[in-house]
Amino acid sequence: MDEPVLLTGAGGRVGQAILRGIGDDYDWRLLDREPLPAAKVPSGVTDADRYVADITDERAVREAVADVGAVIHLAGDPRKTAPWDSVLRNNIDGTQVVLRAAAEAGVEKFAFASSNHAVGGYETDERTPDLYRPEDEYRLDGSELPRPGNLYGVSKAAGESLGRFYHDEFGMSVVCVRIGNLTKDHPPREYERGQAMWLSHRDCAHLFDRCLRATYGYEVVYGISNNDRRYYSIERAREALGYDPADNSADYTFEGEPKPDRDTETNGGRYAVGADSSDAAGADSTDAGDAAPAEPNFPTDPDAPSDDA
Ligand SMILES: NC(=O)C1=CN([C@@H]2O[C@H](COP(=O)(O)OP(=O)(O)OC[C@H]3O[C@@H](n4cnc5c(N)ncnc54)[C@H](O)[C@@H]3O)[C@@H](O)[C@H]2O)C=CC1
Ligand SMILES: O=C1O[C@H](COP(=O)(O)O)[C@@H](O)[C@H](O)[C@H]1O
Repeated sequence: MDEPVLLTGAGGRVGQAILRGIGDDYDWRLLDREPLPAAKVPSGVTDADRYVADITDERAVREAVADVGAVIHLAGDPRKTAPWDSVLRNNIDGTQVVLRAAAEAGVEKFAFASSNHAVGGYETDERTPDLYRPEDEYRLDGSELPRPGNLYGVSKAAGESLGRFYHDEFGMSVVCVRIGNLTKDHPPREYERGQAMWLSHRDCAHLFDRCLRATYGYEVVYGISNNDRRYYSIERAREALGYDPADNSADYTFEGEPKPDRDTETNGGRYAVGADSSDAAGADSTDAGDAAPAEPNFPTDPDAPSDDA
């Protein structure tokens, strides 16, 4: 990709996982409504390429997307307990503003951070907890209808529909990544569901790298690592994007400790998006996981697992 890539929500957990992995590989424009400290910005990014703006600000977003080749759109309210007024504004209206600006600017590729919660309703009482176990063969593959389990999930399903519309109307390539549960260095601890949908930092960076490099029309894929426990298929991500994840929650104990006999060579060298090195983008070396930012933009999600939110 020769043109710059706009990353919205760049200061958040997913944004930082991407920048730590592939921060040196693209010319970035970073947008977040919170100013980004230098430690969160890859070294090549100038002040002019940093936008402190709300995604509902149409003028600011139009300016940020001008002449970019691709957008990775992450900004929004990530809480599964988020109230309607917040998801309506930040997730639905905000996504519509970013998609429209991108389509009208002729952006080629658009990757949207959808969520497992867009399909949370498939986790019925009959299917759980078996669904979260390695021997269970039930799979969602991205071709099923959305089935949100909360209003946050509704907002992500709306974002997927908006993406479909802007693909059909403008021909923009759109991929919706139903992200599982991103945590750094280890899968969510003592949490079967989280371990079934774990997305490691390096797999996250690699997956969004593939969203920028692959050729596609409109896609809905699952963003999880190559976990033995899983109820999301990653076949479509493999086929459409060339996703080739390195990590597997089965390489860790239920408590989240690396198993001594795990295959540390898994996928070694097959792609170069750097392990979970926390200093690639000058990141805070004390970052012990994906806890919410120190000064969260949204009130803390009371249901979030304590160290893996
Ligand atoms: N972390 C995870 O495991 C998952 C995340 N996602 C989605 O990925 C995206 C990023 O999530 P996280 O990085 O975890 O969240 P986060 O809360 O760590 O980061 C979100 C970033 O977006 C910014 N932001 C929020 N609303 C904004 C607005 N209206 N205008 C401009 N900037 C705004 C915030 O300042 C923050 O830096 C979200 O859309 C979330 O729904 C989906 C599934 C799982
Ligand atoms: O969409 C999201 O999902 C993940 C995982 O969900 P959970 O129900 O297992 O917590 C969540 O951690 C993240 O904050 C959210 O944006």
